[in-house]
Amino acid sequence: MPLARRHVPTVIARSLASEPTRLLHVGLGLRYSGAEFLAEAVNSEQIPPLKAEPEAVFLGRANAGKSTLLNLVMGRHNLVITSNKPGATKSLKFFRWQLAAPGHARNVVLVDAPGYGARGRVEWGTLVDAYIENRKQLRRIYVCINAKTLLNRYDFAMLEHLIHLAQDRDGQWAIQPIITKIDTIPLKEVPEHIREIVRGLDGLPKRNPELLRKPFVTGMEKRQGISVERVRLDLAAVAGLVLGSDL
Ligand SMILES: Nc1nc2c(ncn2[C@@H]2O[C@H](COP(=O)(O)OP(=O)(O)OP(=O)(O)O)[C@@H](O)[C@H]2O)c(=O)[nH]1
Ligand SMILES: [Mg+2]
Repeated sequence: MPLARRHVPTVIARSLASEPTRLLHVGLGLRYSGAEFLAEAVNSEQIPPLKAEPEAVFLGRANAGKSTLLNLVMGRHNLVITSNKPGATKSLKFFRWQLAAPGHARNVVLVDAPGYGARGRVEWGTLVDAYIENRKQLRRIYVCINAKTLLNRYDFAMLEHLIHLAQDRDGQWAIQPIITKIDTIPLKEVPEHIREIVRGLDGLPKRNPELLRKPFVTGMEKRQGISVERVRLDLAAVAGLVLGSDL
């Protein structure tokens, strides 16, 4: 599948370890290859140990576009189940995504999660908490925020909870907000929606820019150069591929 080639920087591999991989796409240095479903957990006992590959989990309110974003990132249409009905994802789902820089292949495990908020369920919160609190290989927590509905009290509660958890974790993971569904906003209202979300994030207590980063912006329909490429590049960093300075 053709992937956006704009703004793809030079990629330098940090370590010399490499493994064979079947490449499906070659960008300008960074290559995206296969994606596969690994495992599912409906309760904390079922969370699979897996190998110690770096992981990134996608959180957000129900219907924020988490599962859709996972498909977009991995360049797949239906690997992750999506729905227009909130509450579609009812378990943690683990996927391995392969990517490579010249001479070096890496895997990163992407984890789809059930949504929180008014359409969430207590048992889903318990499951996600158990995962985040115990997962040694977790490196990134993406918090998806629907551009149209902005941040609400559930988002603030989740972000404050994550900031609190991070205090004992010595930089193990970072929180990366992602503003999703930007294509659903009339163009002239986009800047104000983004500003509003950034204001909300900046106002969080104990905000540390290393821990809670500036948001990315994504949407299903490409608009003004907005694509999921920025998320992919961040995942390349999670996977141990160091990105060039032109980011
Ligand atoms: N226009 C537009 N629609 C989107 C976008 N992302 C997701 N959607 C739609 O929003 C609905 C919900 O998407 P999902 O990806 O299932 O959302 P989710 O956050 O995984 O939802 P839950 O699993 O229920 O928590 C679906 O109908 C998607 O097609 C986007 O960027 N633009
Ligand atoms: Mg989902």
